[in-house]
Amino acid sequence: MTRSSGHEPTDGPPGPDAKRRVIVNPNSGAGDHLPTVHRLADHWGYSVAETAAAGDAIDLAREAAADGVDVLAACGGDGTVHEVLCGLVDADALGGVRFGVVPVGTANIFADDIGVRGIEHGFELLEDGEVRRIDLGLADGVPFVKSCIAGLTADTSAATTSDLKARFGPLAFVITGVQQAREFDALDIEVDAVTEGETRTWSGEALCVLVGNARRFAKQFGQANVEDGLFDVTLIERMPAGEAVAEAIVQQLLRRDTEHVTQLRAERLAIESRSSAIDFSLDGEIYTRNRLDLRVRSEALSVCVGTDYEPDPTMQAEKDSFGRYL
Ligand SMILES: Nc1ncnc2c1ncn2[C@@H]1O[C@H](COP(=O)(O)OP(=O)(O)OP(=O)(O)O)[C@@H](O)[C@H]1O
Repeated sequence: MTRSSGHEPTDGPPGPDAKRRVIVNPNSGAGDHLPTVHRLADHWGYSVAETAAAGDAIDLAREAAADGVDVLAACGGDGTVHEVLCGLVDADALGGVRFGVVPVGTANIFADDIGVRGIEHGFELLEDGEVRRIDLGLADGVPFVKSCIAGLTADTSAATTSDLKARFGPLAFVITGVQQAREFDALDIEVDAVTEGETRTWSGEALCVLVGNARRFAKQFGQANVEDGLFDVTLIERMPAGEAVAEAIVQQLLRRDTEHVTQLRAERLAIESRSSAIDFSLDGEIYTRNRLDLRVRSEALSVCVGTDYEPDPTMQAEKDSFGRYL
């Protein structure tokens, strides 16, 4: 499936280099980026591997690892980033690859988090950007960089109004979820969280569980510290809709824990359903499980970042763009 573009480079490094590759989803976003991607790949000396269908980027990443590629970019949206990381983890190749993102998707949340602003910028950073080692979440072995969410569906995100997003940031979709929730939507779960070797257990009916690696969902929302070896976990209990909205607002405005919201940081986490299987969103991809075991692989991913990247942007976080959190 790997294809070199076949064009002669103009200036810059000669050749496509066998060790540098871009995996591109031609259909991401507006679907008009392919000519630009080929031109820049030629310019910087990258081979280009195009996907033809969903799931291909996983195989292409495995193939890149087998070919000994040491600089690999995911060119697409967050779905393509997810697939490329799945392939690299499958091939046990994270250690040998410098990873980068060339954002051309509808949602490019991870690219935003690491300070990559567009196609040209993505290629420039692959060349001379700072390389940081960031944490990777693994959920039953499936990687995620941003978040693992149980209990709120992508529909909730779509239904969240821009007014709510502007007023409440990430909690906007929680509020929408609460408003849409029916009694049987609650998750009957047990959560075991390990922090510094100690296990805390929470059990009961939850509206949602939000596990952030690069995402923070409450207090200082936006990006979480992605180099600390810990997940930021927010657990919201099921409660009557009106009260829940009030809680969320209090949480947001006063920045303190409230009765129905539990927040913790954990290096390991198990979420188990005490009834039917649950839909978990791993960076936006849905996995249905009765139980999910999550752990952080600390500083496992070498990634090219922009100058806007902050490992722990607590202050900057409040200026973050809102609402694209599933
Ligand atoms: N050639 C292809 N044709 C159709 N689907 C593809 C192709 N390549 C990848 N995909 C699928 O498209 C999904 C979305 O891709 P991606 O994240 O790159 O773009 P996007 O425009 O941001 O997408 P989204 O609609 O999810 O926001 C991927 O998860 C992948 O499974």
